[in-house]
Amino acid sequence: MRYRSTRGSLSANAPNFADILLAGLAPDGGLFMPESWPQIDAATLREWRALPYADLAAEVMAPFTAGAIDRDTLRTMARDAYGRFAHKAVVPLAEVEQDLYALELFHGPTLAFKDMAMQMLGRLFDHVLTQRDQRVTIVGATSGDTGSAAIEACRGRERLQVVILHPKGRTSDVQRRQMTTVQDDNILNIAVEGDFDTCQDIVKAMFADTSFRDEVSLSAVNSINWARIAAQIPYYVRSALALGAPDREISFAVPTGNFGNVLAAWAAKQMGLPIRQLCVGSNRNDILTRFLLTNDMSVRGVEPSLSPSMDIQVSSNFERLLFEMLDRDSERCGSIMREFRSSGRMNVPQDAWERIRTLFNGKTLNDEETSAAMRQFYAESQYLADPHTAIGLAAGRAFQEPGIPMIAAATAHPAKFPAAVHAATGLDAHLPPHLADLHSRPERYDSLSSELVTIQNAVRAHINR
Ligand SMILES: Cc1ncc(COP(=O)(O)O)c(C=O)c1O
Ligand SMILES: N[C@@H](CCOP(=O)(O)O)C(=O)O
Repeated sequence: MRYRSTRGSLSANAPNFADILLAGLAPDGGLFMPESWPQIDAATLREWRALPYADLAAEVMAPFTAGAIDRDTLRTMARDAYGRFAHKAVVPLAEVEQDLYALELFHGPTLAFKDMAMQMLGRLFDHVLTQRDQRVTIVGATSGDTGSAAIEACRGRERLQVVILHPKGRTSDVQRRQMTTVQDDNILNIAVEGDFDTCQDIVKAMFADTSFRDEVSLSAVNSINWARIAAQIPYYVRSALALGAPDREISFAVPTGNFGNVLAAWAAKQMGLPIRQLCVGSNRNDILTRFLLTNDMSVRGVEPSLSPSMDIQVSSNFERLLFEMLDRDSERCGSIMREFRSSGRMNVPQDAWERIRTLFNGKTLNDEETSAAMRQFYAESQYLADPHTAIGLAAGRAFQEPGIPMIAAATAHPAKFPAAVHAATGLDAHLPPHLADLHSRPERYDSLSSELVTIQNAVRAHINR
C-alpha cells in the first residue's frame, strides 16, 4: 500500500506505511491517506467473527501495512498489545437500552480509547526504527487522553523521545497525573498556556519548520498520523460483527473532538462494513455538529466543558473526509484548508456538504445535558458513563431507528472524571489497582508559554540532555 497527501498527488516514489508512520504529517502540510481503500467481502467478514480481537486487528490492518510490515508481525504485536487489556474480550459491548450498546474502548492501561491504537503504535515505532536503525522525537498534543496513552505506550523505548503538550489547567487531575507522574527519562511533559488547539497548532508549526523537523527527526502520535486511524478501525469491525454484520446494518455514534475516531468508523464503511448511520456527539465546542446542521465551519474560542478531551475546535481529521468528498481533488482540498487556516472559516462546497450530510448526523450536548444524560443512563440502565461516553450514547439515542443496533463508542472510564461523575450521579468512580496511588505519586512537568521557539528549545534541551 502506498500513501499520498490530502494536499498532493500520488508520486512515483510514494511512501509506504513505515514511511508515513515515521513522517507523521505529509511534507506539504496535508495528511496522509491510503492510495485506495482495501475491500473486505462479506464471506471474509463472516470468517472473522471467530477471531480473537488481536488477530482480527492484524487482519484489518494488514492491507494498510502491506509492503512494509507483514501480517504475522502485526499479529504478534497485536497479541502482545491487547494481551495487557483488563477485559478478556478487549472491547466488550454492553447493552444499555434495547438496541443501544456501549462499545467499551477503555480497558487498556490508561483507561481511554487511545490505548487501542497507541499500544500498537508503540510497538510499530519500535519495529520500524529497529529495522532502520533510527531514532525519532515524538511531539504530541493532548486534551487529556492521547498524552497518557502515548506516554504509556512509549515509555522506556530507547529509540523514542516523547514530548507531550497539554493545555495548562484544562485536563482532569487524573488525566494530568497519568502523564506527569511517569518518571522515565525519555518522557517530557509540558503544560502550555492555552487550549488544545494551541497545543495542536504548535505541533503542526514544528512540522512546517522543516529545519527543526529534520534536526530532531520529528514524528507524531496524534491522529494526524494515519497509523492511529488504521489501528482504530478494527473495533468497529469487531463490534459490528458481534451484532450480526455483514448480514445486517449497524449504526455508530461517536463522541467527537479531533474527528479521528469517527473517521476510523467511516473508513470501515469504505472497506465494506455495512454501516448505516454515523452520528457524532459534541460538547459545547460544537463546530462539527454546527457544520453538519448548517454548513458553518467557523472557529470560535475553545471553551472548557465537562468533557475536556473534546474541548477542541479545529478537528484535524476533517481534512481527510473533505479530501474524499472532493473526489480526492488535492489542489482544491489544500486551498480550502489553507483558507480555513488563515480565516478561521471553511468554505465547503455545497455538493460536498450534502454528501457529508448523507453520511453523518450530529448532536450537541451542553454541560447540563451531559450531566442529565449521565444521571439518566445510570438511573434507568445502571450504566455508569463518563461525560464523553454519555455524549456518545445520547447522540446515538437521538438517531436510533427501529431494528438497527446503535453502537456508541464508550471512550473513557468514568474514574478519569470523578468530579463530573459524582456531580451527576452521586457515585464515586474508583481507579483500578494499578492506578490506585496515582494521587500520591510525585509529578514532573514544565510550564511554558505557547511561543513556538520556547517549546522548540524545550524539545531540543530534552533530546540533547
Ligand atoms: C475520552 C474521549 N472521547 C472522545 C474523544 C474524541 O475523539 P476524536 O478526537 O477522535 O474525535 C477524545 C479525544 O480525542 C477522548 O479522549
Ligand atoms: N482528545 C484527544 C485530543 C487529541 O486527539 P488525537 O486523537 O488526535 O490524538 C486527547 O485526549 O488528547
